[in-house]
Amino acid sequence: MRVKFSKMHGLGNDFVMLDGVSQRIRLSPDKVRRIADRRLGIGCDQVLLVEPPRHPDTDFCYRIFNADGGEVENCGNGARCFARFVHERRLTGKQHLNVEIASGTLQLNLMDADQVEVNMGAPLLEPEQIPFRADRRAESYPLEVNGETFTIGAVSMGNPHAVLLVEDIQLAPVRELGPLLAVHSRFPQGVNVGFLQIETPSRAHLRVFERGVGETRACGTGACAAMVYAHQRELVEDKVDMHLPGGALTIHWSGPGQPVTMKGPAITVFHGQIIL
Ligand SMILES: N[C@@H](CCC[C@H](N)C(=O)O)C(=O)O
Repeated sequence: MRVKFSKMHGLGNDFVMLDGVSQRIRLSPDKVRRIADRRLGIGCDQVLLVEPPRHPDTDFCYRIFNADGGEVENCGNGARCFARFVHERRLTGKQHLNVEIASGTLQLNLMDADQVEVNMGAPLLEPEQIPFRADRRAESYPLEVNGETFTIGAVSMGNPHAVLLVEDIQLAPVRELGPLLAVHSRFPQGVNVGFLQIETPSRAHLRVFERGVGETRACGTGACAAMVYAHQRELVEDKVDMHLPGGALTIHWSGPGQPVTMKGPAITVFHGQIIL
C-alpha cells in the first residue's frame, strides 16, 4: 500500500502526517515504528493520523502515535502541525478548528507567519486523573529513584507529565534521570519528564524526555505542564516564553480551572509517499 505523507515539525519535534480523510490507512504499532525509524523509514518523533470527525461539532479527529508505536492522548506541537497540514492538503479552508483527540477537544487558530495558537484545555491535577500513585493531591511530590529522592510536579495535559526544577538547564540530568522517571512505577501509564529552569517570571527553559521517544527538541504539552507547575508555585506570571532546545513557545495560564494556551510555529519540510 502506498501512502502519501507530509513531514512537518514544531520547533524540531518532528512528525509524519498522514491524511486518513482521503486515503484508507490501517496503522499498527509495527507500521508506526517503521515510519518513525530514522534509517529504515521516514524518521519522526510522532506519527499523526488525521481522520474525519466523529461528532458534528468537530472538524476532524486525529490519532497520535509515539515513535515506539504506542498510541497517546495528546501532542501540543502536533496540534499546531495538524492545523497547517489540513490547510495545505486543502481538507478545509477554516482558520479556526475544533478537533477531537483521544483526550478531548482542542480549539486551534491558524495565524499568520506559520504561527498557530491552541487552546489546550484545563490541566488535570488530581493524582488519579494523571494517572499518578499518591495519597492526595499536592503541588509537589517526593519521588524516589534508585534510593535518591527528587521533588516533582505531576500534571496531566491529557497526557501525563512530571516536572522537575533545575538550576541550570544545560546540566539537567535529562539522559540519566529521564529514562528512569519515564517508566517509574508511580506513573502506571508512563510519563513525559520535563526539566525546568526559571530565568525570570516571564522566561523559562525546558528540556523534555518524552515517553515513547526520548529527549525531543520540543514538547508542547510538556511546556504547558511546566507552566502549570511553575505557576502553582508562584514562580512565573500568567504569560511565559518557554525556551526549548528547538525554539520558544508562548504559554498563557491564569490559574486553576482555566485553559492553557500555547502559541508557536508549525513548519512543513517535504511531502512524499511511503510503501506500508
Ligand atoms: N511531543 C508532544 C508530546 C507527544 C506525546 C508524548 N510523548 C506522550 O507520550 O504523551 C508534544 O508536543 O506535546
